[in-house]
Amino acid sequence: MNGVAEQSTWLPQDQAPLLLELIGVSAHYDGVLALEDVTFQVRRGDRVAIVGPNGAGKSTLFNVIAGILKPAQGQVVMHGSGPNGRLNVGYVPQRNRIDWRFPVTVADVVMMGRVGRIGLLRRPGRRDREAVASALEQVDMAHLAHRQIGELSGGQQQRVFLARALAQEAELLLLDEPFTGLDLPSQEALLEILERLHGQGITMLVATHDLTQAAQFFPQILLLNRRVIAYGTPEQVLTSEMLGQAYGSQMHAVSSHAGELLLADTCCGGGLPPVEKLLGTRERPQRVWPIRTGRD
Ligand SMILES: Nc1ncnc2c1ncn2[C@@H]1O[C@H](COP(=O)(O)OP(=O)(O)OP(=O)(O)O)[C@@H](O)[C@H]1O
Repeated sequence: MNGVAEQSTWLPQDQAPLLLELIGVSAHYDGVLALEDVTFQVRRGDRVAIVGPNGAGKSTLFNVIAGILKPAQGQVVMHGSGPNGRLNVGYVPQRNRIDWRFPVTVADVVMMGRVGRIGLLRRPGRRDREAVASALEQVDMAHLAHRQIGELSGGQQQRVFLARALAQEAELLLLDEPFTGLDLPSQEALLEILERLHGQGITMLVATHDLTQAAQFFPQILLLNRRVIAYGTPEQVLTSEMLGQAYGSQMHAVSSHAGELLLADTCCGGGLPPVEKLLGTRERPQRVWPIRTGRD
């Protein structure tokens, strides 16, 4: 995936101001515990992949941060630039949770991002129309502004929702499995856009099932399985011990002689050779062995 900055461009974030803190957050749906005692911090400019098995609570975490679901316990502390530290959060939900038959144009969808600023009953002004046009430019979708949203490809729809978050002037982007169902070129195009936005200082949390992508393009990874299993750099988080805790003992991480990180799914269905064979191979190992952990 060329054109996307390497991890080395990431500067240590420990001096950047805090943007978001979750402190002992638990959340449930009708008695089903989805998050338990979740504590972590996000600093301004962070780019974090949220990984974990199906049902680990990734979407629930986003719902809590976006204020859609109230935590049963714990606190979500925001250090945004709005009144009382309110954080302007742009949420791009999973594509399969959106009704694409809704008869609206691309520009209409992006204008929805402005509702918080213009109010429900007022008409959009010149500044709003400019914000929509600029957001569509940033995701290379200006030429499709007047198309119906349902007529677009999956990758294009994903970009429109990203534009909506940009028009909202979001400080924090929450992207729930944005790469699911996209072909490789569309994934690469989306990664390049995310890279560009990150360069503009936008903080982002991205839920993904693709550990390879997480390790390659995200300086920080939060490994979740209802609780936080690990949070740190890919090297800190993607260890056999942590992966085993999240996914079960069939998922391993091993280091090659060159200190490169390999990941292997030794599960029967994984379609990959066992770790011992990987280590014995004479071929130059990939930096990260490609595995996928869920349905995307
Ligand atoms: N609306 C809901 N009502 C009841 N239970 C729910 C609801 N949404 C999620 N859950 C349950 O909460 C838990 C966490 O679900 P969540 O969707 O947050 O996980 P996830 O990590 O995003 O999963 P996936 O990777 O499959 O998208 C699961 O047990 C799920 O069944």
